[in-house]
Amino acid sequence: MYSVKEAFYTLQGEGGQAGRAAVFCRFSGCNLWSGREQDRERSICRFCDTDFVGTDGRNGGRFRGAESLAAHIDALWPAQGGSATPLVVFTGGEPLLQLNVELIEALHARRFEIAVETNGTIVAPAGIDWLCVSPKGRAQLKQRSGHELKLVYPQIEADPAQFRDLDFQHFFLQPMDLAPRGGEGNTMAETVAYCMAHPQWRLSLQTHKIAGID
Ligand SMILES: C[S@@+](CC[C@H](N)C(=O)[O-])C[C@H]1O[C@@H](n2cnc3c(N)ncnc32)[C@H](O)[C@@H]1O
Ligand SMILES: Nc1nc2[nH]cc(C(=O)O)c2c(=O)[nH]1
Ligand code: SF4
Ligand SMILES: [Mg+2]
Repeated sequence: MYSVKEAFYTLQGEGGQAGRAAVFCRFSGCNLWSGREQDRERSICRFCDTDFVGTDGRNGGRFRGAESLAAHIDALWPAQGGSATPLVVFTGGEPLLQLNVELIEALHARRFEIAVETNGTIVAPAGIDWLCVSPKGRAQLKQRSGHELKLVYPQIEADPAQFRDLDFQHFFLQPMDLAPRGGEGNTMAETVAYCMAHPQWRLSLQTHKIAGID
């Protein structure tokens, strides 16, 4: 059984695949925060910008098996997709609490490429085409390789230097959006300055927020 908060067709906003059309499948639940505001400040991950509680979002629900969820995702890809390779981005919440080889294979059979956004606390199953790991300062990093490492910056407990020698093709810093905690401040300027001083790191902007899309 898979629990999905929401599923929707949009453009990948972040990281090395930014700008590419994709179906997003947002699984319910996370191992680093309950998702309840009253727990935020004592959780392991405190800056989350996402509602991943329940299955009540757009195209959300409970799916009995891999084939039924794969068909649900496939139906959100445009029929007139032309020659583009369909892409699904599994996110959450923490998608690796639920994503398994069966679901990966069911989507590969439907010609989808599979991207994942994970906090890196759970080792990923085989077969993921684009793995984005986003470490959280208070959590142990178990998935130490992938296609991109995308660190939200700044985090007091997560200096980028801790991650620079890990086995990733791309290293991104993404300015922390302080709005979810009602905060103010300029994480953008700090992030730009770090990338300029340490050119191994590239800037990742949350372009969907700029574009006003999901
Ligand atoms: C909501 S998380 C879900 C996937 C997974 N749990 C994770 O943390 O990678 C998706 C992406 O948004 C990033 N993110 C979450 N809150 C953010 C914030 N306030 N500002 C910038 N990026 C944020 C995460 O680090 C992650 O890269
Ligand atoms: N457009 C868009 N791109 C995204 N990239 C990562 C997201 C996420 O919440 O995991 C996200 C999201 O929520 N929307
Ligand atoms: S690990 Fe990801 S989904 Fe979980 S609270 Fe942090 S940013 Fe949100
Ligand atoms: Mg998001």
